[in-house]
Amino acid sequence: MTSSSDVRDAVVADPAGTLLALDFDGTLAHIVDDPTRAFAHHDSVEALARLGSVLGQIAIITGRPVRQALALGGFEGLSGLGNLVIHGQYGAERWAAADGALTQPERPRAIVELAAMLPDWLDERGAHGVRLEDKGIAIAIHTRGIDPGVLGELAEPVARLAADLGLAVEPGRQVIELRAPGHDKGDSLRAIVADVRPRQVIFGGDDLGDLPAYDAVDEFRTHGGAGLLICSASEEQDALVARADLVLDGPDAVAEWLQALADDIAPS
Ligand SMILES: O=P(O)(O)OC[C@H]1O[C@H](O[C@H]2O[C@H](CO)[C@@H](O)[C@H](O)[C@H]2O)[C@H](O)[C@@H](O)[C@@H]1O
Repeated sequence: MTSSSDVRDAVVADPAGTLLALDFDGTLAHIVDDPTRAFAHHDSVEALARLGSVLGQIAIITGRPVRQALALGGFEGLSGLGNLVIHGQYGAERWAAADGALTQPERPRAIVELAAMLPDWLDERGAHGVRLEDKGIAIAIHTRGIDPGVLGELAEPVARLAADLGLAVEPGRQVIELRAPGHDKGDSLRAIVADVRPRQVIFGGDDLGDLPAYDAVDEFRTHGGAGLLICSASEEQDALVARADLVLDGPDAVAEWLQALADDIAPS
């Protein structure tokens, strides 16, 4: 069994053979009430810009649409991040800094139907105060800031509604999302690994949607690669803690860890 410090040493010795993949909300950005104000931690962005010029590949794998991740992270055109790829909406959208090209699926019919009926549907169930985030190919129902019981009460009816519409349910921190099925963060990570063939993979996340990427790193290790699983810990979600090699205390600690790695590999 390789320890997290062994993998970190391997990364420092062989940065070009390393894929660093990170989740956005709760890992690079603090969780805040308003999703449009969840900006990436300045120190993380600065560290990524330094690491980008030496690591083989940097990836952000997020539930956010690519354009939001770009805007909230301030990544576009940032010097040092010419090798960044972003897989948005759990892998349904893909963008690469190398050519700036964004691939996006069309809005599914089921999401069009859902958008039309969801406000009344929620009202009929007494789910007052929830906020809807329409991401084009998915809709997130946010319950942050209202009675914490509402999320649990919505879980079963939302699952039935999703099944009726042929959609997948993506649960998260004070949010339930309905989206097209057939892809997850694990598929994204596997695709990037197949593309860049790294010898070391680091993945960091904070929420349930990151677990498929944890599975992908476990598979990578089974095939002889060196993997490092980071959990950006919170009181809200502890599902990743037992599986992580390294538990950091939220986005501030993630930023410190990235800064230390950048200092070791790419001093400014
Ligand atoms: O995969 P991620 O990068 O972690 O994105 C998952 C969802 O994150 C966002 O919601 C979460 O962050 C919000 C801002 O801090 C917070 O208000 C909300 O309670 C969290 O669930 C985002 O709004 C979703 O679209 C993402 O799918």
